[in-house]
Amino acid sequence: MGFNMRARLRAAGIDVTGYDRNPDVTDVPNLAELVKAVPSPRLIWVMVPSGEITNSVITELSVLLEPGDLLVDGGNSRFTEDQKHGEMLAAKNIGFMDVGVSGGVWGLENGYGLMAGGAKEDVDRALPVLDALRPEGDRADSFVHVGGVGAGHYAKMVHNGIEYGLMQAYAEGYELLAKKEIIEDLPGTFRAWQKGTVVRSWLLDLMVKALDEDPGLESIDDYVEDSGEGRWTVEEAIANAVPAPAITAALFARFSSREDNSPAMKMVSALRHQFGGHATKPAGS
Ligand SMILES: NC(=O)c1ccc[n+]([C@@H]2O[C@H](COP(=O)([O-])OP(=O)(O)OC[C@H]3O[C@@H](n4cnc5c(N)ncnc54)[C@H](O)[C@@H]3O)[C@@H](O)[C@H]2O)c1
Ligand SMILES: O=C(O)[C@H](O)[C@@H](O)[C@H](O)[C@H](O)COP(=O)(O)O
Repeated sequence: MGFNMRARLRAAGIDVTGYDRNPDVTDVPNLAELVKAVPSPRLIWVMVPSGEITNSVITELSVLLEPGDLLVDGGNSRFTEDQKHGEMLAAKNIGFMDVGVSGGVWGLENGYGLMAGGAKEDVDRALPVLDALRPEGDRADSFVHVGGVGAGHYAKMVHNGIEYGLMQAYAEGYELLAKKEIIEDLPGTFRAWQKGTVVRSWLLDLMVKALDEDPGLESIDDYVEDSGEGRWTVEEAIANAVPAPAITAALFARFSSREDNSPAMKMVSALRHQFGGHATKPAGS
């Protein structure tokens, strides 16, 4: 993401120096050299894996940066991390913004959807960078200043929760079509939903693309990872008593995808046998 964002910013005429621990893609050998290479007041955009890595990069930068600099966390950090980072930097008169970024590998060409949290003066200062990253057109169609520190990542978390639910619904529709003999043209069905239907969307377009590339999805295992946003969305749903059955089911479906031999389902089968004498399927058959 950071690599592509650097390219998009440079294409817009913005001077960017990038640091990555991977020597093949970095402009400078370490964070100290990055800070030396950028004239103050600096805008530093952090785009690394969330959690411990983001935390250690921001902590190291808090020592290296100077008063008047501005740090943006554009990764998928949990919103609860932002307050801590904002306060640590504010103690040194360094500004902090959290910006949820959406668009994946397509953002380089298409631009990124952006949702910012932080003070208005910091957002105003970052606007040239935000404008270069987002798609062309009306700012309000691809950028929002959601609120104070943490609001950008909260909005991105909910965006990703929705992403889980949408993907799961499309995927279940795919299986329903794939299992039915009367459906003679499955890819054609999705293709024909791309224009005019109620369920047309970019995710649907990507589903058509995935089936073009691999009609039976033969090359892909049925194992799905998650990197936190779905879990945090469900935790927020519980904390605020918001019913979120679709997003929760989508998250749990990913957990199920990782089990070859589910202990819970073995137990359901064992209990049916215990109380009803129902047949169980022998292991390995
Ligand atoms: N991939 C996406 O579609 C997407 C979209 C929006 C947001 N995000 C978020 O953006 C962030 C980056 O995502 P990504 O997909 O580019 O991840 P990635 O793992 O592909 O790339 C992360 C980069 O950070 C570098 N890195 C790791 N530790 C480092 C350190 N300590 N110092 C310097 N560089 C370090 C790695 O070498 C790598 O080049 C994550 O927080 C992710 O959740 C990803
Ligand atoms: O809006 C986006 O561009 C995506 O949501 C992006 O942020 C990324 O692909 C997710 O981090 C995947 O999240 P999971 O690993 O939880 O599916």
